[in-house]
Amino acid sequence: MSEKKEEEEEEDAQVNALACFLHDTYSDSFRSILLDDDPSKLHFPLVIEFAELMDFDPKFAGKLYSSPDKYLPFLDKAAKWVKDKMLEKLLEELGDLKHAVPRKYVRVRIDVSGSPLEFPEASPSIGKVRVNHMRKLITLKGTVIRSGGVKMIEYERDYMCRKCQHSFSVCPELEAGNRINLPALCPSKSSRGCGSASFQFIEGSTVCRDYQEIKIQENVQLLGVGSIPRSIPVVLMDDLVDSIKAGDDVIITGILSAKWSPDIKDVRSNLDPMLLANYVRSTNELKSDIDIPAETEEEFKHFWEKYRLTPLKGRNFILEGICPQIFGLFTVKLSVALTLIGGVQHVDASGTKVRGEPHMLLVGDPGTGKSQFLKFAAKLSNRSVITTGLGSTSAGLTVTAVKDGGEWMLEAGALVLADGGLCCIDEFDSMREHDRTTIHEAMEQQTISIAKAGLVTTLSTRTTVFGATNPKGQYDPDESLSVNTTLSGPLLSRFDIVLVLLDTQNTDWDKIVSSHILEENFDEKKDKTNASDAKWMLPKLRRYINYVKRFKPVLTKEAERVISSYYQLQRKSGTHNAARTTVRMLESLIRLAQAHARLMFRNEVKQLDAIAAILCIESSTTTSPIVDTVGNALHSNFTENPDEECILTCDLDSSHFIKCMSC
Ligand SMILES: Nc1ncnc2c1ncn2[C@@H]1O[C@H](COP(=O)(O)OP(=O)(O)OP(=O)(O)O)[C@@H](O)[C@H]1O
Ligand SMILES: [Zn+2]
Repeated sequence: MSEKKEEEEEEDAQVNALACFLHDTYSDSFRSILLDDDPSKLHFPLVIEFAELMDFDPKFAGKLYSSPDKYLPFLDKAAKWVKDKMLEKLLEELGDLKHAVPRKYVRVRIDVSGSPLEFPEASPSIGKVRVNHMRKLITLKGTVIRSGGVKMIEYERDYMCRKCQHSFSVCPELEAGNRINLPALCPSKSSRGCGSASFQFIEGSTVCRDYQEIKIQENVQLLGVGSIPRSIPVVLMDDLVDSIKAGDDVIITGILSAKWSPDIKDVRSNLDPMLLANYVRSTNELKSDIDIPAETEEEFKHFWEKYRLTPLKGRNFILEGICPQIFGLFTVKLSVALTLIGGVQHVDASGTKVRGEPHMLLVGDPGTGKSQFLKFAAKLSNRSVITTGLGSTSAGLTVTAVKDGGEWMLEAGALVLADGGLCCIDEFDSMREHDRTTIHEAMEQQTISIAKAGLVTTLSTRTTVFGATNPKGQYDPDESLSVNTTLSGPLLSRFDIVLVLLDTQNTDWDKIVSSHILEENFDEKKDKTNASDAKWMLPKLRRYINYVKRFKPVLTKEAERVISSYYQLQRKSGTHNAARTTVRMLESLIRLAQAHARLMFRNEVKQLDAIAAILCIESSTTTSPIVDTVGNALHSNFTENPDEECILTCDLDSSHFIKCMSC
């Protein structure tokens, strides 16, 4: 028997065995495909677990990993066979399929979760993809930074040999820019072959498929400091098209291929790796989630047991772990904690979603510690992007349309890539004009709608923005923030907290800071591991912030009373703060008070939380009767006994606060 015959017989036997496996393991999935009455669908994914296939036939699973081009079609063939068989059975059972739409294409999708294909050699990071992964079934993790438009490509054409009438199909070479190349000689399998090179296209035989190109980049969080995040183009087809968008975190299993770089005069073409996607998993919901072990939970409960009588002392102990290398700046550390913890997102009476994520801006002279806070806050978040107002990619802060290989693609900016996390923006005022308009929607509605070059989409930016900027020249306390920062009023009003760090001459302060810095350097060798009074280190702070975010604190009556009275007080006062006293300020107060309740490990917002929120808002106005005269957060320091000193008699009706020591 000829070798070809043998090979065909072997293939048939393999397809039959796979058909039994698919039928026995996935008959429910087939049934739901056959009963799916969505007439717009042409391609139906059948997701199978690689681990189950390995249990059924380890040898075939190994071949599928190393030569997916050859063996994936076996699974599609087997799936088609089972689908047709089950259709016959269903027709007997149901009489007729009311919504019988042609289920021409069932695509087998391979889910590698829980299988050896999750190991590094089969799931390399994007930067570690090498030639030895070529044409193999590999899995890559990353964030979608670019997404192209949805197109249709001619995926199959049939031709007939003019000499021996043998008909055959040809497919485009994705690697050669989807060009369809005809074979040099007639591919007929008859023993001698006719050797003709003249073929005729069979009219009406073209099969088109939906096609989309995206680009994914490895998650900067997983890289060492200084390493450049690598990216790779990915081809999506059929039901995978438009299943993900820029900013999404994805895990993609596919065949590693390569495509020729675009022809550029006098530039040598080379092969750029490309992944032909077989299966896409979006991991967005896990974006900012980390699991907290039970013993850590116990540790936090025990901590607050210890500070039950002096809760503010407990809180300040936690705050001292924020940016420990920076001395003092109590208001800044409190504001950073509240900004990272955030409030509870809710829908208001009019059905509008009110964001839970606060935004914070530091306006300060050079050398006042702004960048240190940005970097520390980024390390405290599970998902963060650090950039400057100009943005670290051509997409800037929001999103832009770029031409890639002649094609228009949407490129995600920092706010989209930081979706679900924190976006730290240094030199905030250096933002481009384009971003200055789109950032308003991104920060308030937490979406960015874009319609460019035929690409129309809405991207999500549930991102906390932490900005830093120097004042324009010498800070003038008599001028508004807008004048001092060249940031528009509407943009400033999106920030829940705006703190001013003025490096005013203050000899006492300079003395304290300099001795602290010297002491810090001197203490490098001092053993700080004495558990009882050692500040919380960064990992513990991260776990704490993640843990308390689960609380959904509700406002108590007295908290509501304090907030609404303060709000009315502000509305009545003739100061220029009245301009900032909008409903947006009310939402900020609620957000920050909820964040403070979470910081205090509580599920209800008490008067104390409302006051802490007011302290942060008041610190945001450059002159305030509650905080020190110039509203200079640089000189706000931790008090010795916050609980005793926090004496507050809110005589709100007499329209003023009696001095509130810094609680
Ligand atoms: N209160 C402080 N305690 C200890 N160190 C401080 C304090 N304020 C500033 N520093 C030190 O001053 C240096 C400058 O800090 P940083 O670079 O964050 O300033 P910056 O405000 O970002 O300056 P620029 O606006 O120029 O970027 C850092 O090494 C920081 O540790
Ligand atoms: Zn021929």
